[in-house]
Amino acid sequence: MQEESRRVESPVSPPPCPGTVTVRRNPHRRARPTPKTGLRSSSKKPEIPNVPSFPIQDILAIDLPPNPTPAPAPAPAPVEAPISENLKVYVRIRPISIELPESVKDSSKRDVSSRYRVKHRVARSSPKKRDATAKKKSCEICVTATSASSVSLSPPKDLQEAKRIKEEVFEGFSHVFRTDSSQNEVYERMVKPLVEDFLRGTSGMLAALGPSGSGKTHTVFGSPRDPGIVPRVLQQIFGQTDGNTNSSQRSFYLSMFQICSERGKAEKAFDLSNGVELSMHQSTIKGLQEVVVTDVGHAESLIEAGMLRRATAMTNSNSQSSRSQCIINIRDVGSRHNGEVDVPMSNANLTFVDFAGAEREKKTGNQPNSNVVWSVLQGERLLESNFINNTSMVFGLCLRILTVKPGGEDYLETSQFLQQAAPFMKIKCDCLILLRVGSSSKFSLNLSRGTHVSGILRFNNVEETSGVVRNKRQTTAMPRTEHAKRVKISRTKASVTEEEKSRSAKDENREDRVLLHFARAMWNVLNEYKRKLKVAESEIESLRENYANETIRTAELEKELKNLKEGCNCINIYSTEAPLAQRYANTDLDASASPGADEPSISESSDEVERKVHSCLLQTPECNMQNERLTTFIWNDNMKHAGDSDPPQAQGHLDPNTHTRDHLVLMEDESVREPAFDVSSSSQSPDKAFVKQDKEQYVKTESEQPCGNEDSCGEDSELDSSRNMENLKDTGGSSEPHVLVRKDSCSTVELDDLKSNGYEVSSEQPAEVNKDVASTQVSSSANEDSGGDLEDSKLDNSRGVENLGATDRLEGFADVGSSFQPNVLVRKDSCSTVELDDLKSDGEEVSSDQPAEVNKYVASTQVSSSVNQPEKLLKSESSPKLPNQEKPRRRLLPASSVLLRNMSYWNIDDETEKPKGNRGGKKKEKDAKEELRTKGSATLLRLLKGDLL
Ligand SMILES: Nc1ncnc2c1ncn2[C@@H]1O[C@H](COP(=O)(O)OP(=O)(O)OP(=O)(O)O)[C@@H](O)[C@H]1O
Repeated sequence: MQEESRRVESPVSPPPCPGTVTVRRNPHRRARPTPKTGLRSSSKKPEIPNVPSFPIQDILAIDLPPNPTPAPAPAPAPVEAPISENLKVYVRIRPISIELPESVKDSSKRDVSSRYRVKHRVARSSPKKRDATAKKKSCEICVTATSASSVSLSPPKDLQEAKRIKEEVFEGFSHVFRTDSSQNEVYERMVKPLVEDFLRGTSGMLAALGPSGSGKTHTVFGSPRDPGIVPRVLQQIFGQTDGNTNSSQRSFYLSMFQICSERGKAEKAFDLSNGVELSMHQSTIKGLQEVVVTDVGHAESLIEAGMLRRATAMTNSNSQSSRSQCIINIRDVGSRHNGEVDVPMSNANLTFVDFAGAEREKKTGNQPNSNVVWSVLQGERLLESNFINNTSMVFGLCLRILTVKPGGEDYLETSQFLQQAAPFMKIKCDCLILLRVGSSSKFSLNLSRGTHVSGILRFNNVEETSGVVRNKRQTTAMPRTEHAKRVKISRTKASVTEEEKSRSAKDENREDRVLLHFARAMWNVLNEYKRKLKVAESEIESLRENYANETIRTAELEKELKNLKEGCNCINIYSTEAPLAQRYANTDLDASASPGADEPSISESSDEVERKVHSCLLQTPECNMQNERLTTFIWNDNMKHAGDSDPPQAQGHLDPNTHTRDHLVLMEDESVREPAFDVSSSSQSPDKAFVKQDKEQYVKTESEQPCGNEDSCGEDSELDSSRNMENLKDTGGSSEPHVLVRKDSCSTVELDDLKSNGYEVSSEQPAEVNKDVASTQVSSSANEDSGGDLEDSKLDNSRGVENLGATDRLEGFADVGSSFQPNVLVRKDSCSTVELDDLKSDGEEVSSDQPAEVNKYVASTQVSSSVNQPEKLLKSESSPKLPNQEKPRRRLLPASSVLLRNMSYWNIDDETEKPKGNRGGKKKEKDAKEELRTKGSATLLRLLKGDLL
């Protein structure tokens, strides 16, 4: 002590060279040298020189003389601070014997004595140790200040001799306060610069570390008679404010809390201002109350109240040993009134931390012993000691990592220890965290780069946490007897566990990422399939709709086809699939019995009949062939009716009676619809020669000419004709109705047309009239040129009623007897109603008195014309009910002229019908005839289609 005091008293003189320099095998880590620059100059951020390390090797290399002459040792090189300027470390050496200051000796004599009495009383609880401790304390001093920035640590002499432990010097401190340093000196040198920076807006923190009973609480808080740092800080803050009351007014928020261990089980935080327990989550504390202080008295009263709530306990080292970490924070959030403008403050924080001192079991006497009560108390202290030591260790690691070079060996080692001690602590490469305090008002002490920590410790790059929260479970789960040992083991296990946890966490993260990617891929695939499924469903739906539409359409088509088939009953009903003659006979019989019941061509309305006719006309050559067959029958009928004794070739196979009867029956039925021509219905048979000739020609034509418009049908026509003839031969007259009906369908049109044109149909007309009507048409085809103009015959036959312009008929008519002369004239000149009218108008009266043959041909001609003409024209031009009506006289024109006139009137061109045959020397003549006939045929066909459609 004397040596140290002497050194302190003469700081100017160079320190003497140490007599003995002991270099330990495992030397302690040296303290970092204190930087030169002070806090006030920190704002300028001066350049940091590259300070060389202490030349201890050089010193050791010096050969000392055997009898060293005391010579002035060279002044040690100024130790520059190689580390951050914001961190400063001060050392204050507590005197062994408390020498009360003279100013407070008298006034506080009783308190001090009582205070020490408590300590001695505690010490007396262990008499043996008490005596040994008192003896040691009284005689040995271990720590001495070698300079203003260095100290020497000298173990006791007995230890030096026994364990060969040498004295060790630690240097590099910011300042070393000797034992006789006062509170004021400590404040002025260590704290005042920090407070000044705080008032200028720089945050700072001061933390007191050291073993139990070393004077930390005394330095930080002091006593009422000898105040420590905090009271002086408050006085400085508010005193300075009070001094500038005229120009400024400031307010601060004061808060203080403690973190302690509850019987070693867990760490808890309590608000010292109100005693409320705070919530802690790792490094965050919530619920801390901040009290606005505006004067030093209020602040001091709050501090005193908080100190009364702080956890303390008596140990062998200290009668009022702190058992918790106490943190006091002053925050500047007020505004400075500068004239008329309020200047916002910097929200700086000034924090003071009074740690609980590290303890040793032997020294503190916290080991339980036989005394039950004492053991319980000592056990609790022991648990508290563990908590305190751990806290101190973590904090020390935080300080150390701040002073080492990032990335270096020390840094890695320290960070590893720190992570083991405080797993939740986040350590960065270039900074570290020390403490952060949170509150309900979002108060947090976040000391980062630029934060000035003045006092005992000064930190740089402070971000987090106190290491006070650590190893909760381990501490609580340990048996008291093996607490320390198992804590160490558990720490190791905990470290291993943490590594494993880290690895497992990484693996889990990787697995999570893999699963996430897989899930995303699956999601995309499913979405794609879902989209395709929707498309497929839509297609299926559309196909279903199409199918339904097609089904409906098919049904409609079938229905239409059925209707068409029904419309063609006139043809198909009597097709060759059944015994035609029999069917026809039955039909005729039924029709005669009940007209209109089974024979549609007779009983149906004119529209229906027209429709059927249209169907017939739309038929292909097959229908035409039927018409040809029709002609065959009519020819037979005419033959029969004419009383020709010369039967046709198939006469021998026919039953003329039956055939005639059937046909007559049918024709009688048709005669019901036949217009009531005012003609005589004499049964005068038509010209036999004509019919006979026609028969012969027809037979020839029927067997030779092709079918209709298509050549391909020629063979069919021939086959059908021959077949029909065979049928005629085989079945006799029974097969003839088949042909007859088909003709009837066409002749029905004629009759319907006549009927629709106002003709009265009389059922009383003889059958000969009807027969002759049909036979006239037959003759039109049969009177064709016998030269074998099959095309003409074909066309005439296929179109049924196309007899217009057939000049060749004249030849046929010429062969007829004189009784047919008028007929010849009529047919030749008129062949239409117009001609008939012309005849009438010319005075050739067409009366019923006329021979039946004449009427028949006239009627036939009119029917043909009426079919070819529009309805209006027919009605206007043909008025059979008024045969005597006077009409303007007209010049009788040839039929060809009339036809051409009609053709020009309808303005219809023949585009398809061309004669195919070109035989004999009558080529030119035939061409002309065929052309006319073709035009007429095509026109008739078109008109029929157009009218029926
Ligand atoms: N420099 C000093 N001058 C006079 N008395 C001192 C000095 N340092 C410490 N003391 C006295 O030593 C005793 C123990 O001091 P203190 O309680 O401050 O120790 P501590 O480090 O806080 O211990 P703990 O960590 O257990 O709380 C106190 O009674 C205090 O008055």
